[in-house]
Amino acid sequence: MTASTTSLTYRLPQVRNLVTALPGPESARLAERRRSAVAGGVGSSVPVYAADADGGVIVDVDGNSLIDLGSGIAVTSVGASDPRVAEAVAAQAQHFTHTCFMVTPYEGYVAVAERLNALTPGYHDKRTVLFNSGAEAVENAIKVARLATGRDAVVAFDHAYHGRTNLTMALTAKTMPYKKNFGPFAPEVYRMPMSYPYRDAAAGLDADGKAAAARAITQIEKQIGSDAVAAVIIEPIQGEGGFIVPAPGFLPALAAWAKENGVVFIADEVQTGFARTGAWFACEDEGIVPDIITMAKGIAGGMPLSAITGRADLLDAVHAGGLGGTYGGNPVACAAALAALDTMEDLHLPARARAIGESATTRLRALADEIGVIGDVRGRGAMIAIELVHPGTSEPDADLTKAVAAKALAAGVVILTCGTYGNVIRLLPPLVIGDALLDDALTVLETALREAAA
Ligand SMILES: Cc1ncc(COP(=O)(O)O)c(CNCCCC(=O)O)c1O
Repeated sequence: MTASTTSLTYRLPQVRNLVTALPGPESARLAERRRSAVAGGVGSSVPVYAADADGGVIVDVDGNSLIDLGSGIAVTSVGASDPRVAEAVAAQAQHFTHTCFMVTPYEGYVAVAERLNALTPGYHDKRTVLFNSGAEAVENAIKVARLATGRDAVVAFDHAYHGRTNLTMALTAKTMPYKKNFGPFAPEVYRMPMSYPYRDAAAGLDADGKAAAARAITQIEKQIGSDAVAAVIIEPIQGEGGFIVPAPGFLPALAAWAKENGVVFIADEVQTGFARTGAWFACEDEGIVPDIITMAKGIAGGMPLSAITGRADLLDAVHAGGLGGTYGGNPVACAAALAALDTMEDLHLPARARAIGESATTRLRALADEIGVIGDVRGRGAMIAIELVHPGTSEPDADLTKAVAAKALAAGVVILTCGTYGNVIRLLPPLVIGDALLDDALTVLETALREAAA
C-alpha cells in the first residue's frame, strides 16, 4: 500500500453493509417510476439507485453501503465526491456555469489545456481542444487527422470500442448492444486484427507483438494502401472489448509504421488515462508518443469533460472555427478537472494504481491455479481483467461471468463485466479506495468465483 491512502480521510464510512435485500424498497419504487419515464434502451447494470458515494463506496437510497469496483466505468478515480473537486465545482458555479468558450472564453479552459499539454506523453509543441464525451473527442481526433493529411481512411482494430456516435460506432467492433440496427455507419473505416495474447495463443497464432503488428500492417497495405490512411486509432489497453493488453512490441511497431507513412497515430486513452493503468497514460508503458491522444472519464472527478491533445502542427492545421461545440470545456468541468488533477498528483495515484494492481493480480492468479474457469488474469495498474472460460478450454463463458457479477452484487460489491464474448470480469476501483475495503471486495469476488465455478 502506498502511504497516501493511510492518510486519506473519507466523508462516508468505508464499509460494505447491507441493510435490505437488493434492490431495496426505495430502489424498487424508483425503478417503477423509471419504467414510465426513461427509455428502455438505457440500461443499468446495477438495480439499486445511488444516494451518496465517497472513496470506495456507493450508498443506495435504502441505506445499503456497496463497495464500488467500477468507478462509474473508470471515471471516479479520485472518488465520486472528492472534497477538492466538490469545492472547485461549487466555487465556479457561483460565478458562471457557462459562457461558451467559442463566445466568451475563460481561463479554466486554457489552464486545463496547459496541464494536458504538459502531462501527456512527448515534449513536443502541443495543442488541446476540450469537449464533453469520449466519443466527441474521438470524432474530433479523426476530423483533425483527415484534414491534416488530406486522406480519408481510418484504421481501427478488432475488439475496439470508441463510442456510440455514428463514426465511433463504425470504429467500434462489437455489434450488440452498441451498433445493431443503428446503421448505416460512416465510410472509410477499416478493421484490422488485434494483438490479443491469450486468444492468439489459444488459436495457435504467433502471440509475439511484432508478429501481430506485421499481420495488421500487411493487411493495411494490401487492403487500403498506406498512402490512403489518415489515422490509426487504438486503445493502448482495450477497454469494453475485454481489457486486452497487446503483446509487447505491438504498439511500438504500429506507431513506427504510422510515422514512416505519414499516418496520424491516435491513442484512445479515454478509459486508460489519468493514472488508471499505473502511469499517467498507458502509452508510457512502451514509450509511445501518440500524434493525438483522446481523453475523458478520469479527467475531471466525475464531471463530463473530454479532450484531444496532439501535435501543434496537426491541430493548428484546422481553419478557425473548425473545432468546437456549445458546451466543450464547460467552466465547471474545467474547475473540477484542475482539482482532480491536483488530487491525483498529491495522492500519487499512479503509484496507488500500481499497488492496487499488484495486490489484485497476485490474489487472482493464485485463485486461477485453484479453479479451472479462469482462462486469463491481465491488465495493468487498477485496470484488471479476469477472462472466464469453460474448464480445460479457452471457450468463453458469458453465463458464468454474469453469475459471478450477480453473486458479488448480492454480497454488496459492484463489479462490471465486458468483452467481445461477454466473459470478462473487470476491476476498476476508485484509486482512493482503502486497502481494507479493497481486501474485503477481493474476498467477496474470490468467494463468488469459487461458488459460481463449483
Ligand atoms: C476507449 C474508449 N473510447 C471512447 C469511449 C466513449 O466515451 P463516452 O464518454 O462514453 O462517449 C469509451 C467509453 N467506454 C465506456 C462506454 C460505456 C457505454 O456507453 O456503454 C472508451 O472506453
